[in-house]
Amino acid sequence: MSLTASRRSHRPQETDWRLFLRLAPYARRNSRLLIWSLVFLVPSAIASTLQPVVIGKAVSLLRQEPSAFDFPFGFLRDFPVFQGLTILTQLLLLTMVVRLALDAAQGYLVQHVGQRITADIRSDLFRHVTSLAVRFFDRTPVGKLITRLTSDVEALGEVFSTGAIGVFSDLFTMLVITVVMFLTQWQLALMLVLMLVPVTALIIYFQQQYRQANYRAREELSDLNSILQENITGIGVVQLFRREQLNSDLFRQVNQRYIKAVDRTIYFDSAVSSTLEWVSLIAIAGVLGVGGWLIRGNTLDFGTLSTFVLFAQRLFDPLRQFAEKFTAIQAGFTAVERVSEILNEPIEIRDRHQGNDQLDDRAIGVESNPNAGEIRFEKVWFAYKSDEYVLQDLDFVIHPGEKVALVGPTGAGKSSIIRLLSRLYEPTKGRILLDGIDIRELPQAELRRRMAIILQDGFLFVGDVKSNITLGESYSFEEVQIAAEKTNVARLIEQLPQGYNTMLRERGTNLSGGQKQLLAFARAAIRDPKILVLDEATASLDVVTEAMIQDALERLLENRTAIVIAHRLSTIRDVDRILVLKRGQLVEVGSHEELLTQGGLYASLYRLQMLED
Ligand SMILES: Nc1ncnc2c1ncn2[C@@H]1O[C@H](COP(=O)(O)OP(=O)(O)OP(=O)(O)O)[C@@H](O)[C@H]1O
Repeated sequence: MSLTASRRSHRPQETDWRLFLRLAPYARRNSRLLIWSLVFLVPSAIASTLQPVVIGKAVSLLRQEPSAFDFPFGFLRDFPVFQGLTILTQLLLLTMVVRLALDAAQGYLVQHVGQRITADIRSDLFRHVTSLAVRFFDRTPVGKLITRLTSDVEALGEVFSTGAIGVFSDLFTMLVITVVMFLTQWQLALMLVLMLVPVTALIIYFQQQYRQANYRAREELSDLNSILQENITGIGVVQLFRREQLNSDLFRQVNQRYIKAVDRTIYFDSAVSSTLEWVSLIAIAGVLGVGGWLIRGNTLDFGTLSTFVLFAQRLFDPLRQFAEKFTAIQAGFTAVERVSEILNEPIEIRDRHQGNDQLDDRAIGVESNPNAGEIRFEKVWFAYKSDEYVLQDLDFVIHPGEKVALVGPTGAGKSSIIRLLSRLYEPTKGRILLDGIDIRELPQAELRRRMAIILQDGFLFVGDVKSNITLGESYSFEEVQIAAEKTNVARLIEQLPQGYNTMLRERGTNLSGGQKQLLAFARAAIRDPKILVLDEATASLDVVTEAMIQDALERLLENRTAIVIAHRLSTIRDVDRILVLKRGQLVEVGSHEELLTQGGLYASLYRLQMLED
């Protein structure tokens, strides 16, 4: 199910069991630690069950009841009462020490594993999200994704950090207690176990309600984060158009919806806690009532009754604790569900021949093909939304070394051609060939190596100038300098406070638009691609800067195939060929002069611009 489709009406689809299985591969990676924590469970549960038994025996011993010497306490017969009591006290102390030590060790191990699992899931999610096709991001607001990557994963982490995962040890303890109860006195045991049934049913009901409420609350939180993210990213426009008040009102509305949804989760959470609180008291009352009746009929002694009062408390104790952990567990399930939705999102664009090295030295080798750099569109159709074709039946060849400009009115499909060529999207019909190879057959790394794209808005990462040029690849400092010099950016970089080591801020706000663009040129130059694509790349440069890099650009384009998109037609007069697009169709092809004499769309666009100048 797509993220956007899973709106408010959503009811959790996957069963808890399937969600649980989702975690299995992660648990397997930490199996050794998990097994240890399970091993600790056994002695801890046994010690926990022994405590009521030992206390009951002490009461029986004091009252000299025969059950004081039941199996395995027959040895007490050999001791005077007070010595027997001392032995029982020491035994009780031992069970306490065992529980304390093991519970602590187990709690540590489980939380440790939990944090590792959460970290693994967070990394997998990040890797998966960054591999998803651009199409996915078109339909998913960034705020929603951030919510899933941060607070949803965090909610999953809390299942472990609040000790909620300890519910397993609680269940195990309940099981051991039940077995020992039946071995001791079956009527009281049966009564307590029967009480568990309606309580469990009630808990399951509340749990389902809580899950839905929680899912809804998470959705609202996503919306809240989307608005937040949009407003922070667009803060300039928000303030310039005085949208502060309007946007605050919108935010308040979503905020209200969010707290309403959270209210519902609190309601169900409290319902579970209070139900369990009084049920445990009723259980004790039940044991006293039935037990008293059995004592009167001489089928029960005081020692066993004391044991059962403690059992009643201990049996419901795990359930009570479960109520406390309930919120974290349910929020954890919701988190796994929401995280799974993203992990289940298929990676549309992936390498076909992963791991098949042979293909590609033969088929790809740029070096072995001196004429590399040919681009061929074969009957390419493309739609962002089904059946709304923004590119129609494009069929053209760009020869190696040729410089071609794409021209056309706004929305004609120029950028879409570039997005297809760089495989950010795939054609709906037809194919695109690079040196005779379908680009879907090329590993993406190879495609990127062959082709560099400079967009209008040069995006910068947090880091220094150098790393913004290398982008994590192992170029030497000399290579960085040469690339900067080739593109006439070196002087500008040297003027920065720490030259190549100057730290750039997020989204490059300490550089001007033009300066960012110049760095993008250096970034392309260092990669030495056979094909260079410029999408309105010089639009944000002033005339002086543009002139400065114009000759650098000419040198950069030498011996390379180039595709240039420019609205200012004066900048593309010298290209070899111009492809003119109109509503996704190729309507004219030719050199500047040829197209002018043809007197078609290009000629009229050009004349209009000349008039403006
Ligand atoms: N992500 C998208 N989702 C849906 N439709 C899109 C998307 N991007 C572009 N379009 C549509 O595709 C068509 C072509 O857009 P494209 O960006 O390729 O045009 P362009 O020629 O580059 O325009 P411009 O000169 O204004 O940059 C437009 O009608 C646009 O509305």
